[in-house]
Amino acid sequence: MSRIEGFAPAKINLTLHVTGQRADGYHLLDSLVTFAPVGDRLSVAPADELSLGVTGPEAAGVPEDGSNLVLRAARLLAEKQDIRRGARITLEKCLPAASGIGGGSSDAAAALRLLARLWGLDPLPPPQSFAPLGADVPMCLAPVPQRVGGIGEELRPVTLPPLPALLVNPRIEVATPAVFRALASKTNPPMPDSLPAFAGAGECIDWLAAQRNDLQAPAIALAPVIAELLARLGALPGCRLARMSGSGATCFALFETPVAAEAAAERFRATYPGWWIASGTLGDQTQKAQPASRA
Ligand SMILES: C[C@](O)(CO)[C@H](O)COP(=O)(O)OP(=O)(O)OC[C@H]1O[C@@H](n2ccc(N)nc2=O)[C@H](O)[C@@H]1O
Ligand SMILES: Nc1ncnc2c1ncn2[C@@H]1O[C@H](COP(=O)(O)OP(=O)(O)OP(=O)(O)O)[C@@H](O)[C@H]1O
Repeated sequence: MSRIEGFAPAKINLTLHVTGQRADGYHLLDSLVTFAPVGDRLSVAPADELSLGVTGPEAAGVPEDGSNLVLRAARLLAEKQDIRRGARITLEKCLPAASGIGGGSSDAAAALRLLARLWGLDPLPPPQSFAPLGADVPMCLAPVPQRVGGIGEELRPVTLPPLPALLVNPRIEVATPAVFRALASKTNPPMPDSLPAFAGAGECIDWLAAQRNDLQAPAIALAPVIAELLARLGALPGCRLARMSGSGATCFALFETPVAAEAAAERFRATYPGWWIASGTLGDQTQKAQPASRA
């Protein structure tokens, strides 16, 4: 086998309810998660040792050493499965780092999918066994809409309509631990027990609008530009909901049609040339994330 390529889609927390805190400090979550058709690209090729090269428009500041989640994931998998081979891994960063859209976690998950193919491991160990890499890693292993509980390890796939979206990062980094620390109430109501069967994007967005991201207020307290960004997204023609993803600072705006989302992206690109801006339809990215062999 020569080279296998794969895709690490951005993770979007459509909702993020913080419902409690464990004795070890980690927070209990009730979050509706989906994935975007924008993301990082990875490849793996056979080699005796493990190595990683990072390229791409968002590579600056991303570690290339053993602290990169891709190498940490590869080492953990090799150790669990007693693999004595290595891999030459490349990572093309297109997602901004430390931005609430799970870039590192999705990279780790994509690396695990690719190495499972390269090393002939089928199936992978259960998603929960990769929780030591980070709370977001288990949910990124299958990039499908899901309701996430526990501290990120309880995964229940859900059915959502395709959601046309604009994603914007205003180029400020907010540290996840600092945002959780700044959260005033650690015990907030969960989402309703069951999700309605949505007839389309509009109905789903109406329901989402009644839910929350509990980390949005503390993130705004640390970085007030997030409130400005949300106001500007909310004022876009056709925008039905503007909210922050994860611990920020990336925010998303939801629309009823892909045309409206793309028009909003063009308008934002012209106004904020320095910001990271992407548009696409949120949903199941399994097919796009499928590892593919190259000669
Ligand atoms: C905010 C989310 O992105 C929502 O999906 C995740 O909860 C965070 O996922 P992540 O970045 O993979 O998180 P980790 O790398 O495991 O943890 C970073 C830090 O976030 C805090 N953390 C994370 C997850 C969680 N359920 N409770 C927490 O309190 C802890 O302070 C932890 O030290
Ligand atoms: N593959 C990677 N890509 C980006 N950052 C990485 C990677 N591996 C390790 N890191 C480190 O992890 C930190 C957090 O980056 P990441 O992009 O995963 O955060 P995030 O988008 O906030 O994730 P989450 O939504 O899971 O909180 C970065 O500051 C960087 O130093």
